[in-house]
Amino acid sequence: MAEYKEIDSVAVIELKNPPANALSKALVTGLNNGVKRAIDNPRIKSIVLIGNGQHFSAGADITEFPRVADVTSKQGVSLLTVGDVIESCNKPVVSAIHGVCFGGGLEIALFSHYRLAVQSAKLGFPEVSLGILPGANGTQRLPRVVGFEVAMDMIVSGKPVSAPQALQYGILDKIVDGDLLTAAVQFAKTLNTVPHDRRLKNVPVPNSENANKHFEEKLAKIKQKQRGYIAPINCLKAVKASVDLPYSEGVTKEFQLFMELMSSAQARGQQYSFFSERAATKWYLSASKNYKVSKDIPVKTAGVIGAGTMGSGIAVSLLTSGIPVILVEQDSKNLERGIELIKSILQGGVKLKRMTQSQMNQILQILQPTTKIEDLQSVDLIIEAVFENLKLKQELFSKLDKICKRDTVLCSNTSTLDIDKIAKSTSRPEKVVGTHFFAPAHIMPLLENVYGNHTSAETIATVMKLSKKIRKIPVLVKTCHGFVANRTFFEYSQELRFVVEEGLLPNEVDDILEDFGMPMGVFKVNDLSGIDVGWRIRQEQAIANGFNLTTNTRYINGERYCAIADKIFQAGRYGRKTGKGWYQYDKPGGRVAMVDPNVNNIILNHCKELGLTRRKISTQEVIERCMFAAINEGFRCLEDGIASKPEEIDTIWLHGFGFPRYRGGPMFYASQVGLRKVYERIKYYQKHFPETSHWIASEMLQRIAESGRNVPISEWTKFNPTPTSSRL
Ligand SMILES: CC(C)(COP(=O)(O)OP(=O)(O)OC[C@H]1O[C@@H](n2cnc3c(N)ncnc32)[C@H](O)[C@@H]1OP(=O)(O)O)[C@@H](O)C(=O)NCCC(=O)NCCSC(=O)C[C@@H](O)CCCCCCCCCCCCC(=O)O
Ligand SMILES: NC(=O)c1ccc[n+]([C@@H]2O[C@H](COP(=O)([O-])OP(=O)(O)OC[C@H]3O[C@@H](n4cnc5c(N)ncnc54)[C@H](O)[C@@H]3O)[C@@H](O)[C@H]2O)c1
Repeated sequence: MAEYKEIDSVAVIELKNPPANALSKALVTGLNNGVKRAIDNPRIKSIVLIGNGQHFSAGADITEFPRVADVTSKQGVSLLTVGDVIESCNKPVVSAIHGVCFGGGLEIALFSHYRLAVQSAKLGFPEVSLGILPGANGTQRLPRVVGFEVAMDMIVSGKPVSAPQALQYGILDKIVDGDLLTAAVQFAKTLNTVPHDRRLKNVPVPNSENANKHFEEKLAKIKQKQRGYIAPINCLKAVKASVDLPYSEGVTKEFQLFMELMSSAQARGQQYSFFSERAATKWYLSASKNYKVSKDIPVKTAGVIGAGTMGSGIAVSLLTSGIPVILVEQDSKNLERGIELIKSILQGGVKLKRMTQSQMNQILQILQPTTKIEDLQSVDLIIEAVFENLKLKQELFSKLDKICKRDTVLCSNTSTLDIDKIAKSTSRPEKVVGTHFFAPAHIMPLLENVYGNHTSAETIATVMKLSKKIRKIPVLVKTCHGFVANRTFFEYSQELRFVVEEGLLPNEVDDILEDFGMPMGVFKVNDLSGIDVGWRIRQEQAIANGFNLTTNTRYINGERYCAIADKIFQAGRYGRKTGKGWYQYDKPGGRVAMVDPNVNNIILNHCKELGLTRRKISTQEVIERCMFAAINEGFRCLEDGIASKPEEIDTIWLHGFGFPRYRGGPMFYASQVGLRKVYERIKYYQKHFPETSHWIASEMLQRIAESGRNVPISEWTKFNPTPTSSRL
C-alpha cells in the first residue's frame, strides 16, 4: 500500500492503491509506518512522498466513508495522525506531485514541508461536491498558504487549480521537468532542517483584512446559486475559522463542521451520486459484449444533420472537442441560420473567456456547412437532429445507408422514437444507435445513448467513448418510447399538469419544485424546451396509436388526459422563443419568467368548461405525486430492461434534468423516503386517481416493499419479476 525504499540519504515512500491512490485506512497506516521508519533511521536525512501510477492521490477513500463511527471513535491511524507525524518530523518531508492531488492527498502535501509538481498536475479540494469539507485540517492550512480569499474560492467551489496556478499561489515550491522522482530526491538532498514557517500551523493567514466582507459576499452567493446545499456553507465557515481562531481552535471548529456534514443526508446523496455516475458508464449486455471487452470505432470526423436548436449545440460539442464536422441542412436559408447559431454559441464562450477569438476562428475552420447530404459519404459517425418525425428520419437513414461508407455509425438524436423503427430503414441496423442529447446540447452534461435490438457492441462502445471525448456523462439504455429520461419525466410532468388542473397555478407548482431543489420548475422547463415540441410529440404519439388529439380530449383509451398544455399551444404560446408560454417574457427569447393572467384565465376557463372544482393542494402532495409517479415509472423501466440499474436512472435525472445532487436522484430519494412508504402512497393515489395508469404500482417496487426489509439499492434488481433483458 505504501512502499518504502531508500535512495542514498533520502527515504522514498510511494503511495500505492490503484487506480487513484485513494487514502484507505491501509494506505494511511502504510504511510504512517513508512514515515516512522524513516524517522528512526539515522542514515535518512529527508523524505519524499510520491504517488504510484497516474496520480499522487485522489484523497480519502470515499468507499470507507459510510463508516462514520470509525471516524468518531478516533480508533487507529487517521489522516490527522499521520499528518501530525509528517509535520512534526525533524527531517524535511517533500511531496512530489503528479496527476491529481485532491482532498486528503492535498492535505498530506500541506502537512509536508515542501511541495514539488510536474507541469500537468492538478491540485484541489473537491470535498464540497461529496457534501463534506476538507476534514484533515485542509481548511486551516490552505488559507495559511494562499490567503483567505483564494482558499475560500478553492474550497467552496471544489475546483482544482493547475500546477502553474498553484505555483503562483505558493502552494507549490517548484515545478519540475523530467523525471519527478529524480528531481524530488535531488531537491530533498539539498534540505537539512525544517524551518519554523515550513510547518504551516505556525504561520498566520496572510491577506485576511477583508475576510468579513468576502465571507458575507460569498455566503450571499452560495445562498443564491447553490440554494439548499449545506456543504458550501460549512466549507465557508471552516475557512473563516482559520482567520478568526488560533490554529488549535480552528481545527476543532473544522472537525465539528466536518462531522455535521459527514452525518448529513446530503453527504449520503452526494457520495451516492459520485459512485452512481461511474456505475452508469459501465454497460453490460452479456459476457462477450460489455464495456470491458468491446472495441470502439475511432471517430475522427463526424456529420450532423439538422442545424436547429439541437443540431447546432451538438455540432459545437463535437467541434470544441477537436472533431471536424460536416453540417447538413435542408436548404441554404436554414443552413445560414444554423451557422449563425453555432457562431453565437462560440461567441458566448469567448465572452465568458472559455476560449479566445482566435481559438473560435480555428474551431470554425473545421466546420464544413453544406446542403448536400452526399458530402457525408466518408465521415466516421453521423448524428441526425431533424424534426421529430419518424417518416422523415426513416427516409434520411435510408439515404445515409446508401451514401455512407459501410462502417459509418448512424446516430439519431430522437427524444422519443423507437431506434429499431429507424434502424429498420437501413441495411445496417447494427450501426444504428440513439444519442439523445439534452438542450442546450453544448452545455448539458448528459448523453443518453440508446441501443436497439440490433445495435452492435462495437457501435455502443463507439458512442460511449465519443460521449466522454465530448465531455458528456454517458448512460446506456434500451430503446422504447421516450427511453428512460423522457419516459420518467413524462409521468412527472403529466402529474404536475393534473395538479394545475386540480387547483394550483404553474408558478405555484414551480416554486414548490424549486424549493425541493430542482433548478427550474417544470413549467419553466416546458417554456425553455418549447411548448410546440411537447405538442408535436403528443400528436406524433396519438397518430401512431390511431387516435385524434384535440383540446377537448379528456380521456385517451380510458386514461385521464389534461389538455391545458394543448390550449397554451393553440394560443400561439410556444414558450421562451415566442416570448410567452406558461409564463410571459419581456421579449421573444427573454429569460425572466413573469406570471401571466392570460395563462391563469386559460386554466380557469378550462376547469370551468369541464365543471372541475379547484382545491388547495399541499406541498407534500405535489412532491409526492410528481416524484412517486416518476419513481414508479423508473421501476417499470427496470422491469422492462430499459434501464439495467437504478444508478442509470439517477444519473439521467442528475445530469439531464438538474435533479439536486444532494438528493442523489429519484431512485435514491425513494430509498431515503423508504420503499414501503413510497409503495403505500402510490396505492393511496391509485385509489384516488384510478384513471391514471401510472399509479398502478410496479411489481418490482411492490416486491421490495413487501419483503419486510430495507433492501439496499444495489440489490433492487434481484426483485425484478420479469428479468427479460440479457443485461440483468
Ligand atoms: C481521481 C479522479 C480525478 C480520476 O478520474 P478518472 O476519470 O480518471 O477515473 P474515475 O473517476 O472513473 O475513477 C477511477 C476509479 O477510482 C475510484 N476513485 C477515485 N477517487 C476515489 C476516492 N477518493 N475514493 C475511492 N475511490 C475513488 C472511482 O470510483 C473509480 O472506481 P471504479 O470502480 O469505478 O473504477 C476522479 O476519480 C476523482 O475526482 N475522484 C474523487 C476525488 C475526490 O473527491 N477526492 C476527495 C475525497 S474526500 C477527502 O479527501 C476528505 C479529506 O478531506 C479527508 C477527511 C478525513 C478527515 C478525518 C477526520 C476525522 C478523524 C478523526 C480521528 C481523530 C484521531 C486522530 O487524531 O488520529
Ligand atoms: N429541443 C429539445 O429540447 C430536444 C431535446 C432532445 C432531443 N430533441 C430532438 O432533436 C431533434 C431536433 O430537435 P430540434 O429541437 O433541434 O428541432 P429544430 O426544429 O430546432 O431543428 C430541426 C432542424 O432540422 C432541419 N431539417 C429538417 N429536415 C431536414 C432534412 N431533411 N435535412 C437536413 N435538415 C433538415 C430543419 O431545417 C431544422 O433546422 C428532434 O428529433 C427532437 O425530438 C430535441
